[in-house]
Amino acid sequence: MIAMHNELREVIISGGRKLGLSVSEETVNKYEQYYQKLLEENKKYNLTAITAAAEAAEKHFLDSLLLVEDLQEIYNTSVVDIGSGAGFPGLPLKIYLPGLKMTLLDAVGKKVLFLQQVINILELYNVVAVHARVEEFAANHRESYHVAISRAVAELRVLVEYALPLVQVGGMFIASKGPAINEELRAAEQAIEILGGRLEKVREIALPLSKERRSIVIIKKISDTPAKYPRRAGIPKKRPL
Ligand SMILES: C[S@@+](CC[C@H](N)C(=O)[O-])C[C@H]1O[C@@H](n2cnc3c(N)ncnc32)[C@H](O)[C@@H]1O
Repeated sequence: MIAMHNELREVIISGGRKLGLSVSEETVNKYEQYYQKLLEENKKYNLTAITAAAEAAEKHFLDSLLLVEDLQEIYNTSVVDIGSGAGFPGLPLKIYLPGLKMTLLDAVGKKVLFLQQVINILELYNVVAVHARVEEFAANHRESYHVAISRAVAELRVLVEYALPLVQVGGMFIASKGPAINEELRAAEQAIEILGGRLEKVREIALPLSKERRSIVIIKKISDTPAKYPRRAGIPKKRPL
């Protein structure tokens, strides 16, 4: 293909290097096609406010790749991205680590349609886009994933009620968060315990260009989640544990 978005490519490759990642030509071609489709569809309905090439490269693609470090060890890992929106972080991760079995989940049908279009264009395998609320999806997919991931969907104590019921004992939930999350972590302590989790670590890292800080919160699933969780749709957010 003809490279059209050189700035996107350069930021992903050079920024990736600063993060210790080597993004291949083939992978960056796929990101470019993904970005092109994102721009096209974003004209019809709102998928993202971040559209400028350098900013999208850093805040969507590289930001998603911050989780590579936590996922790359394990091949054939099944991952669910909760509230994936336009695909972040699940889809860039699936492209970078093709061995992952990825489920992208979102409550908004148009976003899921967009995800399906990108999956088709890039001819990706072992990735599905599912239109559902996570509280309802959990009924048929309890403890079915090695890993759940999520970015910018809810505060941590709500997120753990979405995520931990989907994760197998021994697996983990990884939340991509901004800086200054001590208060959020404290507020989630009880929920993590009730749902069978244990806070494993918080990895702090800066994006390579803007230097914006991120906290990657890793919660290990150490025991079964009681059957009554997640509560019905809307309740986890309205009445957090
Ligand atoms: C702010 S967007 C973030 C999208 C993406 N993760 C990102 O970081 O760019 C939040 C997304 O979560 C989805 N969402 C919120 N609550 C949800 C739920 N209970 N079940 C499934 N999706 C949900 C919304 O539809 C929306 O697409």
